[in-house]
Amino acid sequence: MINIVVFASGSGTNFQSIIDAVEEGKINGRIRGLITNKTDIQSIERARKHNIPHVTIYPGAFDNQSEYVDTLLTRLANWETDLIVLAGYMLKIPSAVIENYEGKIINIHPSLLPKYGGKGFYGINVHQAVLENEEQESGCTVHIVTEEYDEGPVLAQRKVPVYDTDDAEELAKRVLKQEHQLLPEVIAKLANKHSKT
Ligand SMILES: Nc1nc2c(c(=O)[nH]1)N[C@@H](CN(C=O)c1ccc(C(=O)N[C@@H](CCC(=O)O)C(=O)O)cc1)CN2
Ligand SMILES: NCC(=O)N[C@@H]1O[C@H](COP(=O)([O-])[O-])[C@@H](O)[C@H]1O
Repeated sequence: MINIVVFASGSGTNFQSIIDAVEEGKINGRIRGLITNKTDIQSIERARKHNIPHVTIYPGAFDNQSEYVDTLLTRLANWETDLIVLAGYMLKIPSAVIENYEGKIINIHPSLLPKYGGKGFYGINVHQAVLENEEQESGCTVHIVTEEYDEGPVLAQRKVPVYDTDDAEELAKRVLKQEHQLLPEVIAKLANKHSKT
């Protein structure tokens, strides 16, 4: 059974979709823990309600980057992590973590990468850029996490139409609905592959 650790920075609706899929038996895995970079976010409440351990780890709490990275790696090892899922996580995953979990970190991004990815493209900013460019379609992407933001191999995507009448919030809502389907589907496939190894 695959051990999953989720990273989140905000409301955690994608985190909730993973929780639901695990509890419904759609993902052959267990969520060993939640790591956040903030303390006052709904993701933490979601973890508490579902008896999922949580820890807040953020760079500013440490004297240097090395202590921060070591703390992340120790926590991930203690949870016997097989798969890391970035679910609305807004900080860059350090290189050392990527090296230790190469190919085992995935991220959900609210655009059709490679379009509208990279530094500055997070949350509502992504949808605003899509509308500013008068795109006819958008969507979401699950990809492998690599050194730079949003450059890793794409695992899966889902498309949504963009309407002339859309504002950023309406588009975000339409994309988010697809994220909640796509992310658990990808994790379920990775979990099944893991169970065969
Ligand atoms: N090493 C990696 N770390 C992360 C990746 C990645 O692909 N490689 N993906 C991001 C998630 N993400 C898009 O999907 C993303 C998140 C945040 C940013 C960004 O520009 N952040 C700002 C800071 C925002 C804040 O502090 O709230 C910044 O770096 O200036 C871009 C893309 C997660 N980590
Ligand atoms: N570049 C990263 C990024 O923009 N991620 C996006 O943040 C939102 C988090 O929502 P949630 O906290 O409700 O899951 C989601 O739309 C996710 O795709």
